[in-house]
Amino acid sequence: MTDAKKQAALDYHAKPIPGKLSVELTKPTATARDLSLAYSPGVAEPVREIARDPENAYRYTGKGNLVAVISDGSAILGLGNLGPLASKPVMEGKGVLFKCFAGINSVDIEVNAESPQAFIDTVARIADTWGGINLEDIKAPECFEIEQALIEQCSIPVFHDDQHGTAIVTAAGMLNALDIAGKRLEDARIVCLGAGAAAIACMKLLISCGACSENLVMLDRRGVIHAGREGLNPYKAMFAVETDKRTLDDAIDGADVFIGLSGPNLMTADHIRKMAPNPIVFACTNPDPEINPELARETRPDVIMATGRSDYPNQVNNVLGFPFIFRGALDVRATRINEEMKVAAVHALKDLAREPVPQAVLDAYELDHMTFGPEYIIPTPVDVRLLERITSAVAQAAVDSGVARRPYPAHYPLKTVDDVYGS
Ligand SMILES: O=C([O-])CC(=O)C(=O)O
Ligand SMILES: [Mg+2]
Repeated sequence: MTDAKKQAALDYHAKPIPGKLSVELTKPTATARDLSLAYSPGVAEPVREIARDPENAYRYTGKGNLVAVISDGSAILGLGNLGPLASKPVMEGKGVLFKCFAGINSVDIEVNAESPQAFIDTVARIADTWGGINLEDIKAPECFEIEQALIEQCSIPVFHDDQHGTAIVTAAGMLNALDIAGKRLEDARIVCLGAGAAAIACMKLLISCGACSENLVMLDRRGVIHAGREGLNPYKAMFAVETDKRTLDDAIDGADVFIGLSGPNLMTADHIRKMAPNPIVFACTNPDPEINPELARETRPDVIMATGRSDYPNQVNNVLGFPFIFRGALDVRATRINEEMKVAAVHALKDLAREPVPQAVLDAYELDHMTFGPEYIIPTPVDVRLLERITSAVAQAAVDSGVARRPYPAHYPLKTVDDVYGS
């Protein structure tokens, strides 16, 4: 980013008031009568109702439309372990996206935990107050244990966005990119740079969508994860392959697909030059991708390129997933977000990219046209149809797979965020 853009980002956060989120009132508070209902003595009535039946919290409090965005700041974007407080702008940012794209209220919680168990205990103790929990920017491998324990201990959806949100959006974009490149996922030679939360979840989901694990090479900071390597954690060991490749330079030779979920500028022009015809490069580290998109395109005019950013075409970023996935899950009071719901989201997202783009999206991007092809493999976050398509698909999948505690919502499909409470 230029210095001017960096300053603009700081000003955006600082002015006119600090931060990006605020709390609003939903009931009148002008009169003594209003206050006697909102607070003592009236507030005792919903207290009694909830004590009698905890389900009444959905009726008398904001629980059903409230998601906690929780981080320990141990893997903030691609910036690293910068601590809980430094993660707050990102967590507020997730709250902005929850609200503007899916009408969901959220509170960010930054936890200073000395161990995964301390983090788990902290979150488990406050879990009942939310409709769902979005775990964010927690480093691997601790994030796997943390998410699993919380899913088991909580009766509300717990979803580690960097794993599953990113994987869902990556899979949708990849299926479309491969189609445009005239390739099949089953045959594609895939190189994944990065072996953290997002990388591992993305590779798992691509395999369940049809990718061959023998065609997949994953690299961490030490190079290729191969069968002979000592000291691999169990999550990385799942991806260890028999190969004599050791470096990115070896692995990228002839690859069809590069997925970067690692760090800035780790892919060079020489790397991309060595890829197969019509290469697919998803350089998804935020904020600075593995390779600058201009350099990629200059080096390989046949590239299909995606990043995690809003300022280049093809934004493969979990923003296309988490607001809508939680919306669908909340609206049927799903107890969890299961594989069926994730796969439904992949297909809804993938299919939507093939439809004509509404004028409002073109206006937002100041473009005359956007059509399914190398420069448009995935819908943009401002596309209001995401709300309708993904929420409907996720809610239906929750109902069909038996994790919904409510029927498919009568007020669906959602056309705008104003519709989220139904009538
Ligand atoms: O915040 C974003 O842009 C996407 C994300 O979750 C991350 O990079 O950790
Ligand atoms: Mg994240």
